[in-house]
Amino acid sequence: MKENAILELKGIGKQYRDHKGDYVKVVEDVNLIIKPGECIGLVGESGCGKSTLARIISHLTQASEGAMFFKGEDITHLQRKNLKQYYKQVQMIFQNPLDTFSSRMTMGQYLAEPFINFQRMPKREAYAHAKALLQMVNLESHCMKKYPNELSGGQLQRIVIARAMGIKPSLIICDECTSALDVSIQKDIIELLFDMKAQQNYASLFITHDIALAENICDRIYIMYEGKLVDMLASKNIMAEAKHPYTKTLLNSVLTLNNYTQKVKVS
Ligand SMILES: Nc1ncnc2c1ncn2[C@@H]1O[C@H](COP(=O)(O)OP(=O)(O)OP(=O)(O)O)[C@@H](O)[C@H]1O
Repeated sequence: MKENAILELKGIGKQYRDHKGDYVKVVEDVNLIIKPGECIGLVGESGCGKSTLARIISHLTQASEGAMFFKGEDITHLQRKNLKQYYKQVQMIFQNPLDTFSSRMTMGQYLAEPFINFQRMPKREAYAHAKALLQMVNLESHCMKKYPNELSGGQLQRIVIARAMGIKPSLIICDECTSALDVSIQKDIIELLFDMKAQQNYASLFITHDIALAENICDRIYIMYEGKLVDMLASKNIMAEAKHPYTKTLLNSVLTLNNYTQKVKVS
């Protein structure tokens, strides 16, 4: 375990069987470190294995190879009873907020649940905390009584973030958490995540296919290509740091797009 790492992955791999029954490696030899309070970007094209890695870290799927350490403890194989403890410290925010909710649960129930289950709070107290969380993400208290289908994607994602923050985690995994939302709402959600980070100083793994966004908000960026981490960009001069041809192509496409947008603005 590297000193001061909150999460360390060592040689993580994952293989699935394809339709012919052959094994296919979708994540291969991933070595990654996240330190307390750091925002780490994981960038790569669709299908390169980003979500699989997020699911491995979140214990939603088991790695086929390698080891994971959280705050120095080996968490590669966690038993059910230890998972609960893990989820008190590690929270996930996924792409489509609707997938996170049960259709029969009100927002109040959803927000109060961790206080009742994790902290054994009396119901009344848990609901008071839930209401405070809604305020924290700038939603009105009447949302407490709403069902998921009565709210917009942006409002639901705020509520997912509110619940995650209520647990006061030390690590958040955000898997394309804005890509299902309108562009105008995406910015609000990113700002909300950063307001929360300023208050709670959690570490985060921010998974996106948008390298320009990652460059803006992350301390370091890992580039994933065909299941492997092929580059780690740590400075603000990421163009100079890029070694792998895929990273260079990715960065060039952003620059080309920026130039194009500037040209359109000028003409
Ligand atoms: N349960 C599964 N069984 C078989 N193959 C799978 C399974 N889950 C994912 N895969 C395959 O693993 C590869 C990586 O998928 P993954 O969802 O991790 O990629 P991704 O980088 O997150 O893509 P996207 O950005 O489109 O979500 C893909 O080829 C996918 O088809």
